[in-house]
Amino acid sequence: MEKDAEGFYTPASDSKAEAPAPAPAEQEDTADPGAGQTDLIKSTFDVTVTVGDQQLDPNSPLYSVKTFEELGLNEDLLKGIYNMGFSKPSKIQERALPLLLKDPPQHMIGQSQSGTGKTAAFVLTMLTRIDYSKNEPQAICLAPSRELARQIMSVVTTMGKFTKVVAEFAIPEQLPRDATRVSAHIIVGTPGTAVSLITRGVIKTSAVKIFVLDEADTMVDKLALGPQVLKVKRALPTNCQLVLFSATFSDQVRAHVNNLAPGANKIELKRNEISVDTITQFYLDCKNEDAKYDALVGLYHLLTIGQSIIFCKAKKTADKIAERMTSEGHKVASLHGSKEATDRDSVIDRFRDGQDKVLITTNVIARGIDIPQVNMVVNYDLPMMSERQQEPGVNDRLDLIPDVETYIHRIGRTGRFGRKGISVNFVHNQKTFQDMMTIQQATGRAITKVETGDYDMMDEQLRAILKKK
Ligand SMILES: Nc1ncnc2c1ncn2[C@@H]1O[C@H](COP(=O)(O)OP(=O)(O)OP(=O)(O)O)[C@@H](O)[C@H]1O
Repeated sequence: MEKDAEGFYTPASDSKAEAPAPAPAEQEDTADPGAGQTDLIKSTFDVTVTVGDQQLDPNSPLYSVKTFEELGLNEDLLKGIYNMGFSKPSKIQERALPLLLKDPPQHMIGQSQSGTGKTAAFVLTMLTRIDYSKNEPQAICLAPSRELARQIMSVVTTMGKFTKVVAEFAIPEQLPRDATRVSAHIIVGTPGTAVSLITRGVIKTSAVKIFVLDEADTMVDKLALGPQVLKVKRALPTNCQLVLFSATFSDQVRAHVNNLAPGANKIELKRNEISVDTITQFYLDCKNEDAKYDALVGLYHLLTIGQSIIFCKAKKTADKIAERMTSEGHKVASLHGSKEATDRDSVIDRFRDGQDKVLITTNVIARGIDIPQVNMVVNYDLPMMSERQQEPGVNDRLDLIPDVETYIHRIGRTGRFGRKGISVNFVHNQKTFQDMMTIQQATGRAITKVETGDYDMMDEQLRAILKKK
């Protein structure tokens, strides 16, 4: 990979590929586009939540000393927040909001653990900065997947319920094909569609005051997204406020993010603080790759005690497992980037609503997706990434190494805002075991072995988590 003047990774000049090199034999599913919008439906599940207690614990990422009133938010937004059932800010909200709302506006690079309320911090900033009397785009927020963009839109409209906000999607198949001008205050979308709408003049950028990148590290790091994000940035006024949030910023990516938002205020986590400690991590030692399927089926009763997400490395694997389990009488859904936009929307909405309890997927929803009732995550395949090894005098070589950041995001689909959750990794040989050990070492959290078939411990934990009110 090479980087340009603003620190973005760009494809190496000799590379024709738009995306990182695929894993051998199977193409990985990274995030992105699809379309359609429906209001997200509230889950009917009851889960035990101890958020109140954690918001009083100074060591918790949910702790704050201040109230929302003290953070400089206007009445309409306070009404929106309380209407959502929030009573106190989390740590990231308490720390970030005063910096984000300062005048003159300053860039922000904000890091906080998964499920600790980063979305509210940037959505409240966009809603505060808008001049509602002007019907033109003033805030653009981009995310790596259609599913995440739809979720952010839902937060914008719910939190902005008492304002006059108008928001529009920049995701595939959402706007009518002949649309010529968007007059919404806030645009929420994915990079490819945003670039296309800006290039065609459908989204005018001259009045944009704030540009938010959710999951900012992947937005600048991935070969497919980085150049598009850069194109959007170049179309914005030079004094536009840049707001970059994520739970992870690898050392490698941090320099690029800093270049993108020079002089930004920064809220950073120490390496050992990044993983959420309300997620108990397990692993299953499977005899071989094929035995992973049997292990998953053996876990089915646990997967359906609450709701679960199964992560695979490839779309093909996700489809294959889902088809086989369905044909054997199990009820599972599958979601990945090759499905039609409308299918993707209905799959995630049904899962959000609790109509489907097991979702088999790829990295497409590894980041950002907030479905509080998910209490179990399975890494059917560990997340891997390719790293270019450069040896003098030898052609570049791509090695597959464990993708620690993606692992943190994947397991972070459970354990949201103080809830408890469990994760299970499948390993099936020395290499996959070593890869998992690398992840354990990097995250500093224990991953405990569970004997195949002896799931009492996980069963007990899940039932304790999912006590009906
Ligand atoms: N102050 C608050 N009080 C109560 N609940 C909150 C508060 N702030 C956020 N939440 C809830 O916490 C959950 C997680 O928030 P959010 O999705 O913003 O997390 P995040 O930090 O963006 O996570 P990720 O890194 O996975 O994207 C959401 O269900 C949200 O509604």
